[in-house]
Amino acid sequence: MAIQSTLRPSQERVAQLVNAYAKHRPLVQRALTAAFVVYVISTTFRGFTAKPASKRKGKGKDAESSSKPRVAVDALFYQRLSRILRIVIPSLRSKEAMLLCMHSSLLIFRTVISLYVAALDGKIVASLVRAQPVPFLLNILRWLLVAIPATWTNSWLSYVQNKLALAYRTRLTQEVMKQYLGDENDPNDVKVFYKLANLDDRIKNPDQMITHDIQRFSTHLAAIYANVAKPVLDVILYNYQLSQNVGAEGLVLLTVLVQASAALLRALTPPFGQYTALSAQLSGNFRHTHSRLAEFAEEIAFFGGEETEKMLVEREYSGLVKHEDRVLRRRWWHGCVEEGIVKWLWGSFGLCICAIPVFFKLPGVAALDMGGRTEGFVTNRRLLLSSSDAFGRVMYSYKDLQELAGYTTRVALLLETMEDVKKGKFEKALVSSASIEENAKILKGRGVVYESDEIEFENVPIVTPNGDILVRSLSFYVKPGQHLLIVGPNGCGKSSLFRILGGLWPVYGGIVRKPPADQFILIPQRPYLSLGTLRDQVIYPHSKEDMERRGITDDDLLEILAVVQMEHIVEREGGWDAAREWREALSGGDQQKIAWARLFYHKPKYAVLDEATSLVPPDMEGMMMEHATRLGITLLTVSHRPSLWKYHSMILQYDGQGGYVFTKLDAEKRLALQQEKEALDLKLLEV
Ligand SMILES: Nc1ncnc2c1ncn2[C@@H]1O[C@H](COP(=O)(O)OP(=O)(O)OP(=O)(O)O)[C@@H](O)[C@H]1O
Repeated sequence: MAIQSTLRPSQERVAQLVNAYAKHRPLVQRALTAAFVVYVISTTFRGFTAKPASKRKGKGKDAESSSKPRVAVDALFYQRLSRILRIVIPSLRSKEAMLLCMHSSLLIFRTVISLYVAALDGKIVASLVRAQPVPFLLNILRWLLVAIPATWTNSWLSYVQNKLALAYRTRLTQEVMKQYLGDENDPNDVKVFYKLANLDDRIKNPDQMITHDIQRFSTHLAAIYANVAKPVLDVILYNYQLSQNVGAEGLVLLTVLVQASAALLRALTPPFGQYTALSAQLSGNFRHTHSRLAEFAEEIAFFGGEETEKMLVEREYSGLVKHEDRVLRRRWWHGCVEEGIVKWLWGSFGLCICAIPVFFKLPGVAALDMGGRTEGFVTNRRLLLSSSDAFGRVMYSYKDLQELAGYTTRVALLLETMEDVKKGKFEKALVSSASIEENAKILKGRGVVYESDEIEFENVPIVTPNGDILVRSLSFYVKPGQHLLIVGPNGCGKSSLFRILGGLWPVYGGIVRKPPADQFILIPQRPYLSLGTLRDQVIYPHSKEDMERRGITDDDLLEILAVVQMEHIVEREGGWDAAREWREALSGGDQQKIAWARLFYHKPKYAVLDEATSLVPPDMEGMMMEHATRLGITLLTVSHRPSLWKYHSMILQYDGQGGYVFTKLDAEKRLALQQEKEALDLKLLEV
């Protein structure tokens, strides 16, 4: 009796509580659903703003990873991404913003269709269970009708996503090219493409970054929107619908279970972003080795260097394959764990949730017949499948996001390095002598450059990009008409002088006075021949339109070619518009003569000749020098040939030990002395 009397009040209390709960259930449901929405959004956001792995680990790891570009889905990634986003979506009225808007509308429309299809599916099965042919046929008709917008939406989605990727790529490529090759309207033409390769160590293969990494980045960025925004929206919408059917309590339980297993999965996910960045870098190196092989095929073939080249190519390839292999293995086991959790574990949770309205009577919900229960089960199951698929995609999108982080790092590295290079900030390994106090002082300094009609160096140090000081303080001048001969041993800094003059290397001290870059033309030993027609080779870098604007015709060009005795090649190669790989079509000497023809076409104030006549016969060389002088071009010549002395009035002679002499050149006297010296040397040998 005593036990009965203690049980009854507690049972009554439970019954009271259940009644109170049933009364306030709609309110509780609403609160739970709202909490769920907030939770999904905040966990997704937190998932995407995870701390970088290096921060969680010890200090030693930090130090090790600091040499590599950091790849993590962290604040730095979002900062870089938002910077790139401003480039690819410049304004809300841009084509890209319109495409993105269209993409979002299509994504929402697809979810709405899926919700409708889930309900329709339930109705079709319910009419089957109830054996009602008319509603069944009507629902089948609805099914067929909804297929029209559903298929239309899917096709449009993939079309718009690809268009978006292409639009991003175009914007980014245009921006990079503007910085890389300079802007026509930019008065400070800083030759980033040269400095990136020669004065900075950070980027090994810009070609790979511009052609491949930007494309991969754009594709990932276009897809990430569909992979993140859409699944988050889907999770919310499907679960909202589900909570209406099975009760928000079940949904909360499901969320707790799913989140716990998702956290486990996330902890097990390897750093795929880092792998992507490394993979891009390694395949860039591999491609670079192959392009060098193709570029220097002739030299390698003559040397018989196939074995060495094979070894180099194989070394790069095996590095790449080893890395890809490791990534594949990690992807394999990660894929197993991922599918096990996302598909199978969550699937079983889902089935349990679907069973709630069948086994338990939810307060405030009327009892259902068999058809109603079947309809509810089929609809809920479909919603659950879609929801778990969407949640799975949120999980996968973390992986996508990591890959995007990998490409973002590469693209951002390119943009940031170009920006630094533009500002004159370089990162390059320096020679050991650069740290000596006296040298370090020179390296820290900067000189000034003035525009002038003449060329003058006043106490300018000649310093290589890796901090090697070739000459501490160089002073010389070149006045118009006073041709300068530059001589000295190999590697003493003769060509480096031209690099400073052309603005390619920084001026570390003193004063440089020089005319603007368009008043110089350089003819190196192996002249550059562009892709294009024969005419393009002579007028490079002008276009045909530029040439016509200058009032020059093809006949004038023929006359110029006649000066270098090359007029016959116009007919031989099939006219001015013939296009070839000119580096292979012309011999070394012919290439030099074309470069001289180019000089005569442009008629600049100054010409820089770096062993520019080494491959042409001496009589031709004399004719070309005299013609240049007649055109009023002042020559700065590097040559070891005494036959050229007589065309110059000044000489700058390096001693190869950091010293130099700058003086008037008396060619006859120098030649006589040289002959006397050779005779004495011969006599000495005889003795
Ligand atoms: N991009 C670069 N980065 C680092 N060092 C460089 C670079 N270009 C040239 N150097 C170095 O600068 C030094 C001088 O080179 P430079 O081309 O001026 O020699 P040079 O006097 O013209 O020799 P040569 O007569 O053999 O052509 C060399 O030691 C060379 O290794």
